[in-house]
Order: sequence, then structure tokens, then C-alpha cells
Amino acid sequence: MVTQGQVITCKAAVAWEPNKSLVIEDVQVAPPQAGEVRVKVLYTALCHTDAYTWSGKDPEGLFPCVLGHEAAGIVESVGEGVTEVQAGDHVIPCYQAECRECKFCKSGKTNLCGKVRAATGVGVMMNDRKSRFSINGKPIYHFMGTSTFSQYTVVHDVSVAKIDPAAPLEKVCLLGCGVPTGLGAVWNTAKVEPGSIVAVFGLGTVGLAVAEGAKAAGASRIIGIDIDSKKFDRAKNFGVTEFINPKEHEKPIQQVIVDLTDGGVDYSFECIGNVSVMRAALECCHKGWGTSVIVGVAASGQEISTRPFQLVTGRVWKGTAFGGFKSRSQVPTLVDKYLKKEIKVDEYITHNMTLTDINKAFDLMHDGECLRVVLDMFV
Ligand SMILES: NC(=O)C1=CN([C@@H]2O[C@H](COP(=O)(O)OP(=O)(O)OC[C@H]3O[C@@H](n4cnc5c(N)ncnc54)[C@H](O)[C@@H]3O)[C@@H](O)[C@H]2O)C=CC1
Ligand SMILES: N[C@@H](CCC(=O)N[C@@H](CSC=O)C(=O)NCC(=O)O)C(=O)O
Ligand SMILES: [Zn+2]
Ligand SMILES: [Zn+2]
Repeated sequence: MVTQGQVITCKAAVAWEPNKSLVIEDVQVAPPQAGEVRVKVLYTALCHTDAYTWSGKDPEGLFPCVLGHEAAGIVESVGEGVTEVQAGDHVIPCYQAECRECKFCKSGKTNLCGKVRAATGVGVMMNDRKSRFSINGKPIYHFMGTSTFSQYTVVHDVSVAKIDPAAPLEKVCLLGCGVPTGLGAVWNTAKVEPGSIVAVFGLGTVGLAVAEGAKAAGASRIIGIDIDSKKFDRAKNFGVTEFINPKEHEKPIQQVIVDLTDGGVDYSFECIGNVSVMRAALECCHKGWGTSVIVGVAASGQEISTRPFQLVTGRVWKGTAFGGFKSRSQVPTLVDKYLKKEIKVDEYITHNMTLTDINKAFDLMHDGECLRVVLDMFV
């Protein structure tokens, strides 16, 4: 059936209101305009950032919308002027765009891109500032420029990475967010050196990917911190060498870590989204050089604080988005690394479900056993 140039009606999970169950709806997906790509989404995973926006705590959250940003699929059609992908290409949508032309992209200092961010932050496409999703004429907002909880989605051409067609899409969908974020936080943002002592706060997918990245970087000690002690056994397989549960200590966790490490860690990573833990992660760093990277996303209205003396005495506070990876250039390389068994992906997938089960899938994410749930979009 020819779909190019036609409106496609397909199934999507629509978030009508914050915190109300997602509803599987028939949505109309308009054809891609100039500089846009329509993607058949075959597999999507759920990320805690989807849950965060759905909760209503994201200042950029708009409703009704189609959430989802960790996925893989096949290009269905492209709009005018799109040259780097064509129908049939296997792709990963990228919430962090890479245009290679804007001030950010050309700076060589960041993976952030300014080309489409203003549009993606308000749930529309850049061309006409409108959505390509609708239900019987009512527009439904995009999310993060990806909206992968739909069988078809429209993304900007700067927000899609072409990958090796040999890669299993049901696995490499994870390379759209959580795993690269953790690996890149270590390799690109912190640039952990061999022999370093590393602390990882939060042992979910992102924290485990930090541990995996730190092990690959040659860290000598990788201290995992989580309030759920059941996380430790699994974390060992990702490189965590020691475990601390803050609930089992009277002293503040930063003091516990400083005492255990002769003055503090070289690098710490906050992978939870809790501003008190962000402070602890900074303050457990070694005086003079310890660097703490904020990875977790904290809710609207939350603020970080510490004594400025912590920074005056040489600790460095940083943050990372998508682990500092330049998306279109580097996601294909991560896929190749997976195919060469140089990075884990399968190990982060604890559940496989279908789009129709998406609400159950979100419930599962609060279960301590769950890392990533992958949804098959067409079953
Ligand atoms: N900066 C970025 O580009 C990205 C940020 N994120 C954010 O990273 C964070 C982590 O994501 P996931 O690993 O998927 O989450 P997750 O919920 O699976 O993992 C969080 C872990 O933290 C633990 N935890 C909760 N409160 C704690 C506390 N007070 N002290 C110690 N441990 C605690 C939980 O038991 C859990 O194991 C989220 O905030 C997510 O939104 C996710 C992807 C990209
Ligand atoms: N709209 C949110 C922003 C949340 C956020 O920081 N997102 C991360 C990615 S989290 C992925 O799971 C990010 O890349 N941020 C950079 C960006 O340009 O959005 C809020 O305002 O809190
Ligand atoms: Zn994410
Ligand atoms: Zn750019």
C-alpha cells in the first residue's frame, strides 16, 4: 500500500491529561513536510523522563500529547529537501538534535543543538509551528521531537540517526536515551581516567550504564549507592564493586563516602533526579579536583544548593544531556559497538510488552526489578 504523501491513521498512546492513564487511540499522522521524516516506529522503550512529563511536573509538558523518546524504526517517507535518510532506512529518533550548522553544533563544546529546540519544547514542528498528530482534526502535541509511543511519528531530519540495518531494532531502541546517557556521562562529560574512584547514585538503567562506562574507562573502584539493597547483585554485572545503602547509615551519605575513600571520590554521578542527592554527590567528591555530574532530571521548582566553599575548594559541578553524545554522528557508532559486543544493551531489557499494555508497562517501572520495558508497537 502506498502511504507516501497520505495521512496515515495508526495506533498511538495518547496522554490526555497529567497522570491519567494513557489511551490507545487512532491518530492521524500527517505526511512529513520539508526537512521532516515520517518513521514507522517498531519498538520503543519507556524512560523515566516520559513518566516525569506525564506526571505534570515538567514545565515543558503539554497535553494532550504523544510521549516516548527511546525507540527504533524504519523511515516510511521523507519530506522535501531531506537527503541524509530515505524510505527503508533503519533509524533511531534522537531527542537531542544535531544539525551540524548552528552555533551549538559548530562550537565543538557541546552536543546540544539549537536548530529545532524551540519547536520541540512546545510540542510542534519547526516548519509551520503545528503538530503532525491529530485525532479527528484536534491537534495532539509532539514530545521531545520524537513521540515514539505512536506506530508512526514525524521528526525533524536533524533528529534522526541512520543505523546499520543488521542491528536488531528491538534491542538498539535503548540507544535512543538511557544507555548512551550513562556511558557518555562518564566518557564525554566527566572523562573518567583509569584508576579513578567513582560513585554512582541510583542503580537504574542510567546508573548501571554509568557503572559500565566507568569500568570500561578503567575506574579502580565503582561505588554504587541506592536505597534499595536488592539492586547490588545485578549492579555487580555492570561493574559496581562496592555498595552503600544510605538508609543503613546514621551519618550523611557524603560523609560515609568521604571516610571510605580517603577524602572523597574523583567522580560522582547523580542518576536519580533528587536535588538532595545531587548535593550529596557533589560533597562526596575529593577536595581540589572531584567532579560531580548531574544526570537525573529534577521536577519543576526544584533547585540545587551547596556551600559555595565546596566549589571554591576545587570541586566541579557539571550536568549532561544524552551523555554529551552528538546524536546523528555518534548513535550509529554506538550501534556498531553493540554489534561488536563492546557495549551491553540486552542486559538492560527486563521486560518485553506491547503498545496496548503501555499503562501496565509504566506500572512495572516502579518495580525494583525493572530496568527497561520494550514495547512491540505492532502486536
Ligand atoms: N540527563 C539526561 O540526558 C537523562 C536523564 N535521565 C534521568 O535519569 C534519571 C535516572 O533514570 P533511570 O535510571 O531510568 O531511573 P530509575 O528510576 O530506574 O533509577 C533510579 C534509581 O535510584 C534509586 N533511588 C531513588 N531514590 C534514591 C535515593 N534517595 N538515594 C539513592 N538511590 C535512590 C532507585 O532505587 C533506583 O534504583 C531520571 O531522573 C531520568 O529522568 C534519563 C535519561 C537521560
Ligand atoms: N523539559 C524538561 C527537560 C528535561 C531534561 O533535562 N531532559 C534531558 C533529557 S532526559 C531524557 O530522558 C535533556 O536532554 N535536556 C536537554 C534539553 O535540551 O532538553 C524540564 O524542563 O525539566
Ligand atoms: Zn530518556
Ligand atoms: Zn545544531
